[in-house]
Amino acid sequence: MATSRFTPAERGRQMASPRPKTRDSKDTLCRNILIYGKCRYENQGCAFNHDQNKADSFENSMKKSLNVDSPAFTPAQLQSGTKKFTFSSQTVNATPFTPKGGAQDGDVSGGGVFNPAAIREFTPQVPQNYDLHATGTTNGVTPEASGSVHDPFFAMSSMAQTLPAAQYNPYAEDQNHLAAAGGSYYTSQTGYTAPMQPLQYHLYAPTGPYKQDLTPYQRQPHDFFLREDIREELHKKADATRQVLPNSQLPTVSNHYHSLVPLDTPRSGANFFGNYVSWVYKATSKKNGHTYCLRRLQGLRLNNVESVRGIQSWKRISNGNVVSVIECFTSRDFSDNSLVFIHNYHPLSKTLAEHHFNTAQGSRYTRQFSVPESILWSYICQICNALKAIHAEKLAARCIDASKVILTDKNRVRLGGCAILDVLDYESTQPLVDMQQEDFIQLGRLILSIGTNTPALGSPQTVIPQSALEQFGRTYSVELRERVIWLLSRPSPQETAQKNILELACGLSSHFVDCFDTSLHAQDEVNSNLMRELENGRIARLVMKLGTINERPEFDNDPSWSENGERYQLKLFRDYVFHQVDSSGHPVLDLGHMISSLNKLDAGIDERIHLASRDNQTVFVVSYKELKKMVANCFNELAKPHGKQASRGF
Ligand SMILES: Nc1ncnc2c1ncn2[C@@H]1O[C@H](COP(=O)(O)OP(=O)(O)OP(=O)(O)O)[C@@H](O)[C@H]1O
Repeated sequence: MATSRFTPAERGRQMASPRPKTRDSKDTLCRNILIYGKCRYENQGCAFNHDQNKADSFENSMKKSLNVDSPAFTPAQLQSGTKKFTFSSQTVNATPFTPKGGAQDGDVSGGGVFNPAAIREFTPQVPQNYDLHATGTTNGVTPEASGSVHDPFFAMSSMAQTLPAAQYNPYAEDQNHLAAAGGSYYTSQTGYTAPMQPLQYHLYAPTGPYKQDLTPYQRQPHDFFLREDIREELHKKADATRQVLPNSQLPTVSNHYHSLVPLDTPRSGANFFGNYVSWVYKATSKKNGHTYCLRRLQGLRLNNVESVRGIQSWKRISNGNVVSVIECFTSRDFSDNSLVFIHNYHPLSKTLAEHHFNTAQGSRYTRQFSVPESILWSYICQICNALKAIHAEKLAARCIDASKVILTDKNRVRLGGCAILDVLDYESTQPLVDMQQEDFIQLGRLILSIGTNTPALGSPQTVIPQSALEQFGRTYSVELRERVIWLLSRPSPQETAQKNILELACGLSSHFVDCFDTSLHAQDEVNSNLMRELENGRIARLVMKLGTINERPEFDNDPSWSENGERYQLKLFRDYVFHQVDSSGHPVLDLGHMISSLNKLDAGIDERIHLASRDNQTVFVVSYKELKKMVANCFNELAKPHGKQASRGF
């Protein structure tokens, strides 16, 4: 209960009416006069002053210091003219307030009048040659070339030097962050374009070559971090997912998808979807913030709105080799009639056509490499897996084409563009069995076209010449050739037996085992990478704990808390780990020393180290075990006053 906080005496005081003292009441302007202009109790015993012209009445009331007995709140404008405010001598001597942003110009404080025009407008520094796909270095410029110094391990100072003045802070919880992450949608809402920040992919890259022939106990910085290529690839994928086009001409929002970024280039004439031009964009959903792939078929008016229902069965398919179908809708947001399909987005994926039939094809300088047989078997197995799920749902894929199968990871393929032809051909009377049989033929064509490096063979309009099969047979095993011929064969009208997906799967059993083994190896690798990062997480927490203790300006009203007792030894330990110098006074930036010291601290081993003060006057010999205890004691001391909440996460 709220009243229980007061003592009986206090409660009595609370309950008593806060009457003004009689001595002052005759000088105090009645608040009814102030509020209503008159007081109906004026002649009925009201003790306050009712004469507004009584010149000193206000001054008298204002001169009294404000306290709970103050009779009434007086708005500031009523005081003007009657009371001149004065500042204390201290306030007069105070330095005038200078807004930080304008301080460089000097005219803001100097002029006395704040002039917003005098402050230079903030211009985001967007690097012109920002190339999302640049490898190894940012914008294709090495740190040395850009004039920045490359830190051997962390490269943080080089980053600071190359960054534009207004840094993008991914952790800022303001609109700028949204603008950066949400792109044009938020840009249009806030009118502010967040500066795009190219990632420094070489950041944290350990220097020097990696020695493979080390004995198990000898470890290098490489052993403690995610492998360079994996880290870089993941960064690029994250970067691609967050990429925005601030000044694009695309609609701000289509349905509930915003921040559209095109993923392909326009193609005139017929394509996989007949005469409809298809556009692929990356877009972000307003509903859940996830990124999706938005495929728009331009200038398509649906005759039957029911046809959109054709995707319902597709939504049920969850398979590792099928790009999941999310939804389909018609849209006029692109200033025409468009049909839009939403699929899951797989950053930086390539179509098999882009991957295998490169643009330099046909050039006399390009040597044609045949695709390894194991990769072709892997494609067949993966697409077989996709077809098994699709056929089981009584559907047909109808999109096994080099331009619609996307490569989302190393040798990992997924059928993109599913469900589209089902919506377009909603009223088609072609039996499902025929369409499923067509899937086998499309798969055979795809493998043949990749194996012979002939894109045209993938198209159903092209008749497959015998020479193509012969060429294929010369490069690959008989088994693969036979399998492709089986896939391409059409049962004659007399034959009742149709090809069946389970029959294909059984025929591929030994190759499925290979795929399974490869996938287990990949999983092992992912796990071991995860384990490395797990160890790094422990070190990061330890560094954070030390950071909360070292150089703390004050704790528990003690300004020298961090300099005394155990904290002093921890400060010297910090110097021992991070601030070592060589005989000529140059910093020793030995990542191995830092990691091993922190790991020893984490483990609390018995090894003793020698900690010397900066002036070499004090020396401690302590074990990591003792240091670990000190860290725990000091950190617990810090966490104590605020309860468990304060140390959450450590
Ligand atoms: N689900 C997806 N996630 C991420 N990127 C995708 C996805 N689907 C397609 N892409 C990418 O979009 C780009 C264009 O795809 P699209 O299917 O239009 O290929 P295309 O060769 O342009 O075919 P078309 O002849 O039909 O235009 C390709 O680079 C592809 O990798």
